[in-house]
Amino acid sequence: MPEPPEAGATPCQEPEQQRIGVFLRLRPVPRPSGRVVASPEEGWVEFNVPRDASQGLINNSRESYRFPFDGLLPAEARQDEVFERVAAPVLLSALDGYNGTVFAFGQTGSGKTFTICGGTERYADRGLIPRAISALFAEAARRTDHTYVLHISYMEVYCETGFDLLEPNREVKALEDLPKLFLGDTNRVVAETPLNQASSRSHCIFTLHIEARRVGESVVRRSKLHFVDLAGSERVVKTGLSAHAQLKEAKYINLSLHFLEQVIISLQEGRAHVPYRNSMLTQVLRDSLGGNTRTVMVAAVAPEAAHIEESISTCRFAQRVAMITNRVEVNEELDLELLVRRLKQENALLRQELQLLRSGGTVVPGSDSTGGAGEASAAAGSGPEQQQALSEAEHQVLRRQVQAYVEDTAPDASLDVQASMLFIHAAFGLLKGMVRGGPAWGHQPAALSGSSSSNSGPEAAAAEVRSLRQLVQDQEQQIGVLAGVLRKQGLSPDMLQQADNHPSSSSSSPHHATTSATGHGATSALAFSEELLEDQHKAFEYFCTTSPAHDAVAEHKAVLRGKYEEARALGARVAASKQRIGELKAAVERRRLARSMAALLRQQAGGGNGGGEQVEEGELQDAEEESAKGLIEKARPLAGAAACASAEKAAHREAYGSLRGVKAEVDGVQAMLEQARVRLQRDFQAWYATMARSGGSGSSDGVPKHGMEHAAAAPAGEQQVLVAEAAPPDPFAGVEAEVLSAARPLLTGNSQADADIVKFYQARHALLRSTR
Ligand SMILES: Nc1ncnc2c1ncn2[C@@H]1O[C@H](COP(=O)(O)OP(=O)(O)OP(=O)(O)O)[C@@H](O)[C@H]1O
Repeated sequence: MPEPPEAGATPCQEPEQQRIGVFLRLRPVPRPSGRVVASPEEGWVEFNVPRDASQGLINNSRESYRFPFDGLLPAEARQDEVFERVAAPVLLSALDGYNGTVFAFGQTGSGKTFTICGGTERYADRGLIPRAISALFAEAARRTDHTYVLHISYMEVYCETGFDLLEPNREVKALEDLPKLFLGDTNRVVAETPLNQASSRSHCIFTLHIEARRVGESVVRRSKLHFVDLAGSERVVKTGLSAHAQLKEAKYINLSLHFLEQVIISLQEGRAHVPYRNSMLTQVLRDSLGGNTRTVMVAAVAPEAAHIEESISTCRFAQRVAMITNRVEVNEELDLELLVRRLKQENALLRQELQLLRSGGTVVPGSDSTGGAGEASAAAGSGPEQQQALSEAEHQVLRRQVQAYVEDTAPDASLDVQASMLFIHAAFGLLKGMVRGGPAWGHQPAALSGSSSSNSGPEAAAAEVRSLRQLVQDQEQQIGVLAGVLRKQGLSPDMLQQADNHPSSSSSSPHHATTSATGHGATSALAFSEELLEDQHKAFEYFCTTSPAHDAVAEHKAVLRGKYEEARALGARVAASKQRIGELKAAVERRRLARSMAALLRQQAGGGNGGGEQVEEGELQDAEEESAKGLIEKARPLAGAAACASAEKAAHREAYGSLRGVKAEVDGVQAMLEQARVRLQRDFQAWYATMARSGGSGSSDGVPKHGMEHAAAAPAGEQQVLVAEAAPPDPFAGVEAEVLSAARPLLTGNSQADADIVKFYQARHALLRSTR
């Protein structure tokens, strides 16, 4: 598979032919079928299907199907590995201006959503989208010579209608909130829409729109990066749904996936017409399939015997997709607005220079002048060509301009005084006064007399006070960021430490037990006995030693502690680099002034005093000569200091970017921690109620049967309600496990719908039995 260009490298300008990359991801399943064999090293998967004897003696059906892939992600592949292999190269190219698409295809329950968005139970389960956002922040902070503008959209296509999943009244207003959205809240966002029941029967497209500019250039690179979670590919044929709405929905899913397949077949066969316009999905993905986009597909497969047929069909689809070639090129254009602004600035400067040259250094650029240079002239109310000295008002305005220039820490700050030697000399005089400082520097040019005494000691002291105040403000800001992180969680790292053994902070819960259980696999210090049920705290303590939800709580807390430490270290780095930048800037400014002064003194010594008078070499007084030399020495390390300052700025920006990223991650983990706590509470209450009702015989050994293990996809609340309330008979009793999906089917709470679901699985069971 062709590699994307190295991060940050100048992208090639020529369009490049690039095949769509296809990866296979196997979902971990309780009973993987021995008929599915995979080689992650060689990148293939093989399905062995014995001939069906019922088809008679002459039976040419194949027994073995092997499919090669660009990469095979086995069941044990971690989410970070999947991100590195599948999405990271596409993301880096997108930052360089190439469009990118990552889409997941496969049957329901095969792990598409887990791959694209991630799981909500563990921090490590974050999917490609939250990881892409974090990586994008980190990479943008690293590329200090670029500025990036990012827009996002999140669309759901359901029954050929698009829904905006990020409508303005959602909580997600800052970019930092995005990782949180996909860590803990993704399902909530989907669940809160009117399409609750439809979340897995719709296509979801999350898009990052990236705009990149290199500092100082007028070229802008715009790219789009899509993450697509397609609807389950098998629903229509297999489900046999009957309700009108469900049929309609099934028809649309079927149709849009059918049209997607048509597009892929047309591209694969090189047909002249590719039917992109047939469905909303293919229109949105037009560029990703056969257009200007680096595209990667993840074929998701659940390697269970019951799903072999679907898995083969998913792999066949992937083989077709792998034959499509896209023509990718960097999306680069001139930013005309920026260019015009820059040219106008240059033009104005050139005009000023021209007028200055033409006038022999005494003409004021009146209407041609664009900047603040006219301010001093306006203050005087007359052109300085008639003047021999600056008026008091002109001088005051000039002082303000010089002051602003000195205080402006931007490296490209400029001092736009009147293009008149009178003003230029007066400005130099002011600068000289500021550098030398103190009452000893009282000799001002005649034009400035009587107005420069305040340049001395008190002014320097005031500047010092200002810079210190700025430093304090910056530090306070950093402290504020960290304090904000802690306050938002209502916790401090110390509190976290203390709370380690308390899975909930709610006072109504029996969480005050001080168990030190670390996992449900750990040997419990407490054996189960009926007496345990008499004390809720002890019962909770016991429950924790067996509960995966408690493991999740402990894991989130450990992650949080690590993140707090990281944030604390980053905060210290940010504050230190900010302080160093302040010091370097002050040094650069002092040296810049010293250099200006040295130039002025040299100019005077060399004969050009601006007034046209010639000064003989020897006329420069010893003191001034010495002072010029001293100033030159002072100014010599200017380039070094400026380089240090910009390196320090880059380090500061990177540390600050990372701090913001960590803060966003802390928010996300906190949300997951809350979810896990709530789940633990509900699990416990359900178990406790059951045990109390049965007098401790609710389970032969008292070991809680954690429902989550069977129905990981269900919202926590729903599962608990099922367990806690009437402990109803298993509606799927008698239906073979293999007939049920890998994730046990969920009931909706709607009796009619639930009855239909149960009937469907019973019918499937009967059908499979009859065909065996
Ligand atoms: N690699 C994996 N590791 C652990 N759990 C997984 C993995 N892949 C999927 N799961 C779990 O399997 C269940 C189904 O996965 P998921 O919802 O991602 O399937 P899907 O293909 O998106 O289904 P649908 O088409 O219905 O949306 C979820 O509970 C998910 O957490």
